[in-house]
Amino acid sequence: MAARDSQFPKLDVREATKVYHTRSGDLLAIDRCSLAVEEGEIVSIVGPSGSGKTTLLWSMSGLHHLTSGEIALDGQRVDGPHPDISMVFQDANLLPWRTIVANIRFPFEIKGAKPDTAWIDQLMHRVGLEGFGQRMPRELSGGMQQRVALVRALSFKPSVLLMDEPFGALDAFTREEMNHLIEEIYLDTRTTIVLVTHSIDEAIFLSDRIVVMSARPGRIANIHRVPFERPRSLEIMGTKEVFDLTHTIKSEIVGDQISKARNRKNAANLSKAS
Ligand SMILES: Nc1ncnc2c1ncn2[C@@H]1O[C@H](COP(=O)(O)OP(=O)(O)OP(=O)(O)O)[C@@H](O)[C@H]1O
Repeated sequence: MAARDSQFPKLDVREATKVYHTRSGDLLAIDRCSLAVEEGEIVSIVGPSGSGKTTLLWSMSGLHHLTSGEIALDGQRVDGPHPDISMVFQDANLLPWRTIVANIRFPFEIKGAKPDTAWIDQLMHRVGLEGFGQRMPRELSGGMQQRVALVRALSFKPSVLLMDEPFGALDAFTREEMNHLIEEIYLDTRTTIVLVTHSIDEAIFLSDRIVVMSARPGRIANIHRVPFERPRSLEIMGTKEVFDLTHTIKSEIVGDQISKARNRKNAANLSKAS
């Protein structure tokens, strides 16, 4: 990890706007979103379906070019995939014909870089995959495959880890296990993490702050701070604070969806009437 100038946020999203040019016209997916993620923070992004969460996250990774606005890492503009930013997706995306270890090494082969095998072994141990390196992906459960994806993402020692609905396809128990694992890895490495999730519980359990997006066009509607110390135990999920926060976030998401749907219906009725 490169030395950094702490006068800048770790990841700075400034007025990020993205228009997709589609056959049926231009679609404003995110509109002037600004967010400063500090070093060592875990930030979750929640919001209605189609509110631009993935678009915002992919823009942070440099995989999507913004229409206007910019993303900066340690004060430096991000214009494309960056070695200090790694991503984990909902699908582990493992090559089925390669062993687990060969999958983890694959991005290094593409880049012509030398993997730090001791670090990879340490990560494999950390996520409970010690001894599984020579297995094929089909021999691993969905949760184990996501652990491999996590090792692959962390093998580069990124300073920012972006996760797009990483545990969305897993059952509730495995998901909880993965949330604990993410927290443990975070406490070991203090990697800055930005996570898109549909689960408010997951967002509360993991995050320092939760960003709520409005229905399309996606704007940052609110940002909530989660006040619990780490490591967090599942017991916090039964507290009144969590109940109230969950209720507030749900109301923000659902209320916004309903009011935008109502506006669309009224606009359609008006245009029919005229
Ligand atoms: N490559 C693309 N081309 C055209 N439109 C796109 C593209 N990717 C996303 N969109 C549109 O942009 C809007 C935001 O999509 P995005 O996937 O970022 O939202 P999201 O909040 O992550 O949605 P979900 O929660 O359903 O995954 C949606 O209306 C979507 O259809």
